[in-house]
Amino acid sequence: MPHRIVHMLRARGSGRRPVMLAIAGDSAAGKTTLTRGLVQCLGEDRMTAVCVDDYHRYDRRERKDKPFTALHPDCNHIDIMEQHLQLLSMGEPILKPVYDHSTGELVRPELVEPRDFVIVEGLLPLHTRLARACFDITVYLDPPESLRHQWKIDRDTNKRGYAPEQVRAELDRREPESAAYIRPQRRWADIVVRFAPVAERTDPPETPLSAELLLRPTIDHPELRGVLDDAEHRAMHLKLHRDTDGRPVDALHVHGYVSPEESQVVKKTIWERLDTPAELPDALGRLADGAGSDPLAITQLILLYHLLEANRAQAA
Ligand SMILES: Nc1ncnc2c1ncn2[C@@H]1O[C@H](COP(=O)(O)OP(=O)(O)O)[C@@H](O)[C@H]1O
Ligand SMILES: O=C(COP(=O)(O)O)[C@H](O)[C@H](O)COP(=O)(O)O
Repeated sequence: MPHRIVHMLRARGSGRRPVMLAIAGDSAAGKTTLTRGLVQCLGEDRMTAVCVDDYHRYDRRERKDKPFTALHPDCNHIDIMEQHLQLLSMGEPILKPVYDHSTGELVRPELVEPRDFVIVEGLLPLHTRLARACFDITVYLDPPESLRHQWKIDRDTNKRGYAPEQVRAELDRREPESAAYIRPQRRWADIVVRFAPVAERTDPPETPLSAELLLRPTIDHPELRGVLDDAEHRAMHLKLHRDTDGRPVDALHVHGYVSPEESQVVKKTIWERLDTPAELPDALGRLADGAGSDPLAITQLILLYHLLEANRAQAA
């Protein structure tokens, strides 16, 4: 059982090994946005980010003649991804393939040396049991499909040279493979994150999206007393939800509509609990267009909590 061996080696391994965080989700679900802020907060000398879409087996031109899309496991070197995840999780370097999203070509591989923390983001990082065994913390980004489609159309037309109708046609073509291979990974996440407007509100259009974080009991979550909803704190509250398997699960609601001052109290309180000497970093909550989102910043702070805790637990 290779996944058991990976668990065992990582638990017992002598010396330090990186803390491994997976961020899975469909195209334009917000993986890069979430990852970028985390790397900027901890710094590239402490954190390595890897995108597993670099393991595409075919370039864009070759893919045109295939009966499947980039989402299909057969369209990716999943076995090599698994090997590389095992190496990274043991603190070993890899020579990673590189897929260039601007040209659609596979280009010269690059040397990746894991730092204290490794973020692995992409379409299929949680697809196999062996890959999942390599992670300390797993996240699935789950925006409503209508929002994700809009994000993909905006980004791929502005940054990747596609026409809107091409992106829409590609989304349609990918849908069966999203359902078969991408969305099932939600089940394996310790935290499921959904950025979305709050349904029953009519906030002005520039209001940042709120976030809902499903905090599954597969890892220990931070003690949030003191920053949860009460007369003074409207920025976030905990609710009890039913998970997809019917079990009760905590859902943390982070509100995008509260004032920046109210969110700042929450951000500062969580940041101080992380026990880091530096000031609250500006990089938190930064979107691609430079705008800010406090729910994104708070989500990143919760992930930083998990990363630093896992690192501390290893050192102990
Ligand atoms: N939390 C968020 N709030 C608002 N917009 C977001 C958020 N996350 C992502 N986006 C938008 O979605 C687009 C796609 O996000 P990106 O991080 O590139 O996705 P992925 O890496 O999953 O493909 C971004 O260009 C950005 O405009
Ligand atoms: O779905 C994705 C993943 O990237 P992201 O999550 O950043 O969208 C890309 O569309 C494929 O990797 C290849 O796409 P293309 O053929 O467009 O190069």
